Amino acid sequence: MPGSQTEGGPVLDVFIRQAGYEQDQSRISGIRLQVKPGGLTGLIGPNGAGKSTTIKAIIGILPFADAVIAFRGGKGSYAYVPEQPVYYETLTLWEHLALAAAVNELPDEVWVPRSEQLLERFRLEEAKHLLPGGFSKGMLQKMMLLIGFLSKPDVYIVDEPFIGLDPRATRDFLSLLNEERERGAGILMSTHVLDTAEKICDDFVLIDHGRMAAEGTLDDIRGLCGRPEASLFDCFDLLT
Ligand SMILES: Nc1ncnc2c1ncn2[C@@H]1O[C@H](COP(=O)(O)OP(=O)(O)OP(=O)(O)O)[C@@H](O)[C@H]1O
Repeated sequence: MPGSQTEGGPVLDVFIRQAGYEQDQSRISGIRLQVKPGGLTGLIGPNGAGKSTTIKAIIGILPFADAVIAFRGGKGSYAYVPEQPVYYETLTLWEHLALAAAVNELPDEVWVPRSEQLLERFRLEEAKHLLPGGFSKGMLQKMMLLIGFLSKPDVYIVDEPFIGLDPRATRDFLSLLNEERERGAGILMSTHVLDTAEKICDDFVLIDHGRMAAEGTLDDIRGLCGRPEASLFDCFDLLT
């Protein structure tokens, strides 16, 4: 069962017995994972394996989930960055930030300078007062990340952040993520970009057909494959 919620324990502790989109139609089962403070756990697996479903079970938006989800201290301060951008056609980028600030009860003196900084960091200043309907895929992805970073949560839950980001945006995103990890935030990130995941993640949960096929550090997973020199991609290939 998920363990303690004490200081020094995981920021996120998950056990999903079963979950899915319809009652009694389980899509994922037996998923256990923990995210440590300052840690980055990679959720990997083939298309349709159940990564997004796992994330939806964690944040509580699945119609059916038999699961125990514990955030440190029970507070549950997390930011979810979805794979598909979600936005309001009639609100500008700045109005989206204002709305996210209001939802998170951030005072003006906190969210306004932080938003300005994030816009500069993600090179979106010129889009500040534009409607997102005309944004490119990468700009929408950046907007989702910006909203996530605004609230400085204990846990980031990020579903495939790299698709659509150009190399510079990827670098900016990773450096911001590192700053947040230094602050003690933990990150659960689903991705198919395995060469990047191999470089940045502390540990991995490999999902296949709705179940955990492997977990642990890259060395743990290499051990499981019996291939001490293998890349994450090679292990992925062998185990799925
Ligand atoms: N809204 C939905 N309603 C019903 N079934 C769904 C829904 N979304 C996903 N599924 C099913 O749940 C299973 C797991 O899908 P999921 O989206 O979690 O996979 P994934 O690992 O995130 O895949 P990908 O890498 O392609 O994003 C699949 O069989 C999929 O068809």
